[in-house]
Amino acid sequence: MLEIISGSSVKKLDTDFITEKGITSHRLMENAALAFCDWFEENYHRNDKVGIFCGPGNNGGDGLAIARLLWRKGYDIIVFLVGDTEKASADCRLNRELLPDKLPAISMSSDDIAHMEFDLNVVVDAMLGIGVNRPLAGDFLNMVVKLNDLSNVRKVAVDIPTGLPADECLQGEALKADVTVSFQYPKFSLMFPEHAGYVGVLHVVGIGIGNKFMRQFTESKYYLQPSDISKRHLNFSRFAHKGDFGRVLLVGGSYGSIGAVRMSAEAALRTGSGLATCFVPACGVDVIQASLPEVQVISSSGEKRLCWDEGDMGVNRFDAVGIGPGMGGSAETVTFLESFLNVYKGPKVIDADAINILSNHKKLLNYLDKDAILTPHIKEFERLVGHCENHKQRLGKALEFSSEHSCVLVLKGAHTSISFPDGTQYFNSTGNKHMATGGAGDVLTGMITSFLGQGYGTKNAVLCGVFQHGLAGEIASEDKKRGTIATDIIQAIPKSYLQLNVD
Ligand SMILES: NC(=O)C1=CN([C@@H]2O[C@H](COP(=O)(O)OP(=O)(O)OC[C@H]3O[C@@H](n4cnc5c(N)ncnc54)[C@H](O)[C@@H]3O)[C@@H](O)[C@H]2O)[C@@H](O)CC1
Ligand SMILES: Nc1ncnc2c1ncn2[C@@H]1O[C@H](COP(=O)(O)OP(=O)(O)O)[C@@H](O)[C@H]1O
Ligand SMILES: [K+]
Repeated sequence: MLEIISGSSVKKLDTDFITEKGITSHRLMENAALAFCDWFEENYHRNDKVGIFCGPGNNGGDGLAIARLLWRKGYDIIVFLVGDTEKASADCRLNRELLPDKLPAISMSSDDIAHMEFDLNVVVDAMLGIGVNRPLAGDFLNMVVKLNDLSNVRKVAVDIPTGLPADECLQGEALKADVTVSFQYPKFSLMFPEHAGYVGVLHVVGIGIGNKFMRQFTESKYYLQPSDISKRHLNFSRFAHKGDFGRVLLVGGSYGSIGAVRMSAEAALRTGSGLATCFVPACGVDVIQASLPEVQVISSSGEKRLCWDEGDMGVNRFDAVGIGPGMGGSAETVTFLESFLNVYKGPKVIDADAINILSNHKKLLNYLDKDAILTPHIKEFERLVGHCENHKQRLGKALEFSSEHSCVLVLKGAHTSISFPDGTQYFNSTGNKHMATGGAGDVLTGMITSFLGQGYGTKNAVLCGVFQHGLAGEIASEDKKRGTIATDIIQAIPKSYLQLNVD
């Protein structure tokens, strides 16, 4: 787990770290530059023409150190100095002095910025980092606009693209990087979908500040890593029987949308559930039985929509429930959901149409508790909490919602966030754009429900479910790219266990 801390805390973190370790700030900058160069060497050839654009702060200092290190390794480097070098930070100055004499370094005047033609394959952006405190203007703005206009040039941002604030939404312009190599932890604003076009692909490289040290600065925001997930998985004995792996119930479907709940059930089975049962309208029974023989089916008395019959329908015999996929929002279904939530007392995942029903019938929110996990995508979330101006506001409201209703709130998308009532918020690091396909969310519902049924606590179930769902998406899309569909993600779940070394 990587701590995500705010930009304003970094200065203190740096000072405390170098004091505790008895090292210089220059050494820490060198660590950052070395980490960047290791990544760079794996991704770029020595015959690439690399332009390193350096500002006057410590981000620029990183850039100058990177230039020196790559030059020594035989890369074709040219340095462009942007901004007022008179105001350079001490470590930036030092790294400027350490530049080899033969390494070309050009101070860019406003005139140069306007007229210079760049002949480069790779731009390394080290103009401004997390110290940015106002919208870009003047030379920085002009340079960023010019670099953004370059085509056929890969742009790699050091720590964060120039102009992007570490914790806020962008105002004005920023460098549009193809790749961002962020030091130690991803900056909070790199999680916002509004910034996708600036961040590009995100890589995080360690610079030697250990987790234990980082924890002193915790702001209860975390970026999930594979090692956090492997240790949250339960081990099952070789005598385990299907009951140990849990009985789960997937509730949903309506005429024309039976596939949704069927996919949740298949995902639950592929995640390891001992027994999976679907609770669907009568029209869905044959469909599911014919296509998924491992699943049992309970038929609702409603032909096309779920309807609640008398009694408790035996739902409390299940270890966990996933409810909502494809269920629609008819009046009978609203009554059904209310009756279900009233009767069923175990852990549950509430998704899709069930969330929309909660949005339209706020009194049902009273059924939420610590065992409830809501999994809205952005639109479903805004139906629930109202319009949000930007993702930062959404993340704030997700925490508020979770705390107010004592439930877990999973806000889906790239870097899915998971908010807990105690104010902690986790960000996912797996998954990719090829998962933006109908039914991918139903798969997630099945996976989290499965972990709940296998006896995982709510927190472990949701963290393992979200992370492993993204991993399965990555595996599925490796050779299918944008041809990936939701059932491919289900097929890839077993391989996600292999990657995590969980049996
Ligand atoms: N622990 C860490 O995270 C480490 C951070 N390092 C680097 O240090 C960077 C932060 O360095 P700094 O705090 O010096 O910040 P920057 O390098 O971002 O530069 C800040 C300077 O730019 C000025 N400035 C801010 N906004 C501006 C704007 N819109 N136009 C023009 N000038 C502007 C500020 O007044 C200040 O002088 C990080 O992004 C990272 O690259 C590394 O060197 C080592 C360790
Ligand atoms: N660009 C993306 N990067 C990472 N994950 C994504 C991306 N787009 C979608 N996903 C994931 O795919 C799933 C889509 O869910 P959802 O929108 O509910 O789809 P559906 O309603 O069709 O099932 C979510 O888990 C989401 O996090
Ligand atoms: K930068």
